[in-house]
Amino acid sequence: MLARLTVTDPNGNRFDAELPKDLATLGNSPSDKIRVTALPPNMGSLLEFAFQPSRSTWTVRPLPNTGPVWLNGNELLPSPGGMPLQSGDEIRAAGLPIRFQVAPAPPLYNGQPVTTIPMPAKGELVIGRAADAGAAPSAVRVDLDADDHRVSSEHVKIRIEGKEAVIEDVSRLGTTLNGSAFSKAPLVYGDRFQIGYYVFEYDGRSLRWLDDASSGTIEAIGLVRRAGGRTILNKVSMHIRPGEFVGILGGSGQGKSTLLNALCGIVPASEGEVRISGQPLTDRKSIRDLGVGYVPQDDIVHKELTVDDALLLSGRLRLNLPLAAIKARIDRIIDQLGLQPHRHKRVYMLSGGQRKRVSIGIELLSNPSVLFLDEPSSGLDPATEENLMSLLQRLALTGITIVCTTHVLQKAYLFDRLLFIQDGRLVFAGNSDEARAHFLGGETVHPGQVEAPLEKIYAILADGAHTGEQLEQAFQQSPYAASVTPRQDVVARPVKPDKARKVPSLVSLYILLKRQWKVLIADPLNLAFLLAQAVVIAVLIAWVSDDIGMRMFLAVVASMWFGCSNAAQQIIGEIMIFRRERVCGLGLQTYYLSKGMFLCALTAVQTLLLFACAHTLGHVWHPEEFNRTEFDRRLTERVTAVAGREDPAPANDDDFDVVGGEEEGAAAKKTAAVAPKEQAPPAPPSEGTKNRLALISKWFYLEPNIVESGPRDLLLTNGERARGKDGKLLTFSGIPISKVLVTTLGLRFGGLLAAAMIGVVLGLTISALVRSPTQAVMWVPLILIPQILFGGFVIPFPEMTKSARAFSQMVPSFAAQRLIDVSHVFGRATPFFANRTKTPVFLTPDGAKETVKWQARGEELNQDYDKISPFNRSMQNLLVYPEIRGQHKQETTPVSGTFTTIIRDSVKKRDDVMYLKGTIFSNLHPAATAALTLAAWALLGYILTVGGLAFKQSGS
Ligand SMILES: Nc1ncnc2c1ncn2[C@@H]1O[C@H](COP(=O)(O)OP(=O)(O)OP(=O)(O)O)[C@@H](O)[C@H]1O
Repeated sequence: MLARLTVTDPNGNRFDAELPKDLATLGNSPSDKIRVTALPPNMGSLLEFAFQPSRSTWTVRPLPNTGPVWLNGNELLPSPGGMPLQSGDEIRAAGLPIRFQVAPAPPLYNGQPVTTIPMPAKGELVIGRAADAGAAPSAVRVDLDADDHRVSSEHVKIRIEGKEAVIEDVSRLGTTLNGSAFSKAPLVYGDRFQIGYYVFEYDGRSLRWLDDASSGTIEAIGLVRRAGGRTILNKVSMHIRPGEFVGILGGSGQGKSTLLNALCGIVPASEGEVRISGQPLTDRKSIRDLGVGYVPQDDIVHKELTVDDALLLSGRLRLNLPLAAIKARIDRIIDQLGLQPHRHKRVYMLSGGQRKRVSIGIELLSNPSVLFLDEPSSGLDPATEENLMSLLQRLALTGITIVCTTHVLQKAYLFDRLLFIQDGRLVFAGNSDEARAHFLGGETVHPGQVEAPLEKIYAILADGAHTGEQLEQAFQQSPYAASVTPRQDVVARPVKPDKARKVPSLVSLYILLKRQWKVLIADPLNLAFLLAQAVVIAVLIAWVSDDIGMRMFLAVVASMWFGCSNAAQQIIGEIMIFRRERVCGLGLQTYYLSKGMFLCALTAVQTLLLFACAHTLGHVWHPEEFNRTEFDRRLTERVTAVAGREDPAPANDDDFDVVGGEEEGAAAKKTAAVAPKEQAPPAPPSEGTKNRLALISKWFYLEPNIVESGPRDLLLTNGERARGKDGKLLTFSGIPISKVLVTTLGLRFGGLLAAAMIGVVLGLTISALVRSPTQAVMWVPLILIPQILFGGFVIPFPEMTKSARAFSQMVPSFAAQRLIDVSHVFGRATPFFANRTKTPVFLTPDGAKETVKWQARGEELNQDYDKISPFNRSMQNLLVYPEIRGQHKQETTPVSGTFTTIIRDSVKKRDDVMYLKGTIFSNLHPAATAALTLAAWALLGYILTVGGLAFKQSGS
């Protein structure tokens, strides 16, 4: 066991000196064993160090005339026996920083020096002093320094009982576990126990010897932060010792939070360096690896969860340990924070102080070495405030360095040290007595008036008589400045990242999904509302329109709206939690994926519910005629129509006289195929097949798609059958029923679900880019209204202006609606269309009429009107050339004598309709283009969201 002093002399040179195991003095006198030659020769001896064999420690004593000596920031008063030193203690005498460190021999495991000791799979692990080794031969031993007489030969025993590790204190002088004495206790992740000079930490899998006394130190060197064209933090430097409880004080807007955020790396300084445990804090990864905990002012917990769930889910997101180990850690934290009576309550039911404890508990899960808190007591009543501050003080006693900003003056004495910030400068560092002495000249404190002097300090700072710069200079010239000077000797060996803090992405994804589910079901009313929303909108849709095409379009827009509104506040609403978890190693993609998957699933449920309700009510309120006999006949005809028919006589190719000009002819020829050679006529469909197909056709309005898509002859305008160049009869070979069903239903559900998914993507994009949840709400209509206007349904595609058409093709609802349009038209024959309209109006396949009856002059009159196809809009969007819309010849018959002309609708042909009447639509290109457009939106949304998250993750 060696003890060492590290001294930095007045010239800034650092040297190490070994302390002998007897008496030694430090100073600049020839008799001093530790001589600091850079000191003025007249200073003589400053300190006396003495070894105490019974306690295996050294003591320090200021010598007369040394002046004030500080031990860990507190003035050390002369005492005959001297003050016992702990490894890592910091002494300041005559302005010299002196660090005391004991280096015990490394623990020996199996005779080998080690820093990590594996847990025994069975049997016991005995830790004790090497010299007196006498443990049972079955036990695995860890031998500690033989010189440390505070260690018993068998000091602690550790064994696995069931699934947990248990530690038993069998020593003579006792052991502390997390700062408290114990006899037997479960050992959980993050537990620290001390045996003599040795501190061991349990990392869930093994024991780690914490041999570096710099663990938990904070050094800040020249921190500057500029924002909004101002310097809001001005060259702040400091040193904070391990296990210190430090309060950052100052008036509002003076830079307390800025300093705290810079110290913990959440919003790094523009200039300067921060070192935690001697290691530079450079990036997000180093924040995690160095064990930096941060509790922001806002709660970093989902309020809908119970305390237990919040801790368990956070634990599983932050710790890669077995579930039982995480639960044991949570039990320990709940006990430590006094949350036992509240563990089954939801967070929103807790008081402000209890909620803050939960946030602290979440940070403690990953066993931080330093913990930063921004205004932990804001909004709390004085009693709760004191409770919380005492709790933090107790936590600091377990070895965690704690730094928090605060306005609390009444309890300032609880802090080991106060840092006062004014105008972004450090204007004081010391305990509350020293603060009084510095600012108020040591004003006497009367009982019952403890807080008054510190409040006077605030008044002095606020009165503007002195600038921050002047106050800083006054502090630098005071004796207190030395205690906060950054130490050059705190350069620790690189920290080994704790494996338990690395959670695989797939596990994180699972936990995030689970958490969202728990948050969702936490309030059944919310869930019920989301489902009711879908039902109510379905009712309105089915009520307002008797047109299935229109109902589907409204369903597309509603699905998009569901997705968008479900997602729009998701990220911005929990941005603080995201930032915190991001620092703990949560991946951007994992987070995005979890949000996307969960919200897409939720919105898909809403969408399918909406579809089912709107469809059912549509059938009930607006029943469509369905003639089962006719359906059966056409179905049978569809299967047996062409196959096996004989070729009557070869004809000339010129006979392929397709009405409609070159273009339509080409289109018709495209769909034509040479009839298969001789084939046995297929059997008509069975009754069961017919029943099933009838049901599906009726329910999904697919009758024409199924019955018209069969094989058929191509006919010329004169009614004769068309022939190809080789003289063979031309037929349309038909589309298999299974393909019609898969395509129509697939595109219909695909379109709806794609709309829902793109809604989610757009909502998440909004959520990642806006600054507040209110802004997110305002963005939703701005995104959704164009989906209605440019979706190709309120105004059909051919009726849009050229520029609007170009724009609409980029609008996601237009793409989703295109999938549904294709689903409506696929396998249908181009029906009759009304001719006296600029944009063709498509009628029903069988030219059905609608009769309107009315009374006039006591007579009952009626008029038959052409019935417009419910899929008119889909056909207009897919079958009409927008550029030549309205170009058609009308058939006119002059009526002599009356000077009138009868204009008839042409039911055969218009130049602006792409396909001849009767041509079966089988073109999937518009659907493919739409799918690509939607994929492009999904990709764009992903890029923007992940970009927004990357920008927001730092909070700068
Ligand atoms: N990102 C920023 N851009 C511009 N100015 C900023 C930014 N962040 C902080 N400031 C300004 O810097 C100053 C210090 O802010 P900071 O939040 O650190 O103060 P504070 O002492 O914590 O105040 P309070 O006690 O009221 O929270 C304030 O004047 C604030 O307006």
